[in-house]
Parts: sequence; C-alpha cells; structure tokens
Amino acid sequence: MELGVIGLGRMGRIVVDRVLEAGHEVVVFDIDEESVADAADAGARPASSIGDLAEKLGPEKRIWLMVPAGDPVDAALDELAPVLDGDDIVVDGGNSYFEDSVRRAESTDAAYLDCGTSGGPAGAELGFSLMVGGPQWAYDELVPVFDAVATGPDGHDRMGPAGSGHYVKMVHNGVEYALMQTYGEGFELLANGRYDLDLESVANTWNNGAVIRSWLLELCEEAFREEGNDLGDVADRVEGGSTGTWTVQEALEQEVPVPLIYQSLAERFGSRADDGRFSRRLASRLRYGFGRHDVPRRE
Ligand SMILES: NC(=O)C1=CN([C@@H]2O[C@H](COP(=O)(O)OP(=O)(O)OC[C@H]3O[C@@H](n4cnc5c(N)ncnc54)[C@H](O)[C@@H]3O)[C@@H](O)[C@H]2O)C=CC1
Ligand SMILES: O=C(CO)[C@H](O)[C@H](O)COP(=O)(O)O
Repeated sequence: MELGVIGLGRMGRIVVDRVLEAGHEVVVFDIDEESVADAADAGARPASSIGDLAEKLGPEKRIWLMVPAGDPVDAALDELAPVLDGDDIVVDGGNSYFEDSVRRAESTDAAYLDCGTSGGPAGAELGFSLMVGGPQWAYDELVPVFDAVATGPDGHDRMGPAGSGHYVKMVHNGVEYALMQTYGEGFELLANGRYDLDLESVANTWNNGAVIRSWLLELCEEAFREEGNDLGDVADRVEGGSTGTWTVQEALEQEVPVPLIYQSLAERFGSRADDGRFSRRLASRLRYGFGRHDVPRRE
C-alpha cells in the first residue's frame, strides 16, 4: 500500500517509520522542510506541497494527517479538497475534537476516519493504540496500515461511526488526567509523610505485582530516577488541558458525574498560579515521559 503522511512531528514521524518498516510506500509532507528531508533520508518519498503529495499518490489516495488539532487539520483538508473523491480515504490521527471530526466527515468527499492515537512518542517501539471512527469499508481497507502503526492487530479497532474514534480518545485523555493526578497525590503524601522514602524504589516495588502497577507508574519510576527523589527543578505547572476540558464539557452535557476527571483538570488550571505543588510537578514530568512535551523548569 502507498500512504501519504502530512505532519512529521513527534507522532507523524513514528507513523512514517512504522509504515515503512512494514514494507509499504510512504509519501510525506510537512511545512517544515527539514522534517521532510529527514523522512526522505529514512526512505519516504518527499513532497513539496500537499498538492504534490496528492499527485504522487495517484488515483486512490490514502492519507494520514498528523498535524496539531484545529486549524491545521482544516487547512490541510481545504488543500486536499479539489483532488479527493469517494474512493479516497483520509485519516486524522491527531487529538481533534470529535464534533469537528463529524463536521469534517460530512464535508469531505473522501471517506474520513477519525483516529484517536495513544502511546505518545515513547510508544514508538511498541506501537500505538488506535481508536478509529468512520466507514467500515475504509477501516477495513486501511487495516494493513493500522496493523503497522498500532502494536499489531489487537492495537486498533473501529469504535463506530464518524466521531466515535476521537470521542473515545477524548475520554481516554480524561482518564489519563485523573490517573496522573492520583499518582501525584500518593507520591506527594509519601514525599511529605513520616518516613524518609526512596520514591523510585517505591514505584519500582509497586510496579512489580502491585494492584496499581501501570505504564504511568513506570513513568513515575523513570521520573524519580532521572530527576531525583524531589523531582529536582521540575516546575509546579502542568500545561495542556484541551482534551480534558472537552471530556468534562461532554460529561456535563450527558449528566454523567466525573468528579475525579474534573478535579484533575482543575488542578492543572490551579497549577498555573505557580504555588509549588509536588503532584503537579510530577504530572508535568510524566507528560514528558509519554509525550515528550516540554517540562517547564524552575528558575
Ligand atoms: N505527542 C503526543 O503525546 C500525542 C500527540 N497526539 C496528537 O497528534 C497530533 C500531532 O502531535 P505531535 O506530533 O506531538 O505534534 P508536533 O508539534 O510534534 O508535530 C506537528 C507537525 O505538524 C506540522 N504541521 C503543522 N501544520 C501543518 C500543515 N498545515 N501542513 C503540514 N504540516 C503541518 C508541524 O510542522 C509539525 O512537524 C496532535 O493532534 C496531537 O494532539 C496524539 C497522541 C499523543
Ligand atoms: O493525547 C496525548 C496522550 O494520550 C497527548 O500527549 C496529549 O497532548 C495529552 O493531553 P494534554 O496535552 O492535555 O496533557
């Protein structure tokens, strides 16, 4: 299969490498010329514009968008619109708002797959977890690509119609916020409690057989190992927040109580007052662990 990939940042580049590794052809474009040149060095065919990428793909186009959510997705779709028809397939693998994905699916001539992607840049070696929404035929057609990008055949599935992939990913991120918050609170109590504890050792011990073992807890262990028991100069400030805000808004609309997810989001907003909370500094460091997001550092 031949896949066009638009957006070659932390995530898009992993999509390219994994699809190439599985033996498929990849045509790439990014507004950053250096990223295109790097991907070409790795074996992809470079394109000089979105139009050029579409031309290189030939009549049945399979295109994966991995650009930041919001305007860049609409901008890419606007440029693709003149060359897309009903035999083509566009995947949006970013963290788009699900209602935007429903709108885009309705207004795009191609079959549109909204694909929630979890695993972050740290998941490059293992592969991602992919939550896909959209037409069944388009999902079936792209199974070889999803097999390559995900951990394997079990690492992806079709959730339902348009929007459902990004809806499931939105809720996933709400859960992610709450898990990070609860690990942060537990370690904050241990750090300020009555014993002088080695937190890396605690995390390591918990990760070996404890009920609360998890990948996020492994990333806690990594954070203590790399930053020190007191998290060194990691600042008390957690960025991000859009997907968690959507989760809470949707929960309010559906009248489903999600107090832990809301509280985790509120803690992030509260962190921007810079009052030195340990739990938030750990959450910030964990975002680097799985997402390679920048860690704000103390002066
Ligand atoms: N980093 C993470 O942990 C995860 C990120 N995502 C989502 O994946 C998407 C991409 O994220 P990252 O790779 O982390 O972002 P990134 O900022 O590392 O990469 C985005 C790339 O898109 C390119 N770009 C921007 N506008 C463009 C346009 N109009 N045409 C072509 N290229 C354009 C940029 O030059 C950049 O190379 C986002 O929606 C993000 O929320 C999803 C899961 C995990
Ligand atoms: O989707 C992700 C992980 O699953 C991304 O890392 C996302 O950026 C996390 O959300 P936030 O930036 O709000 O912390």
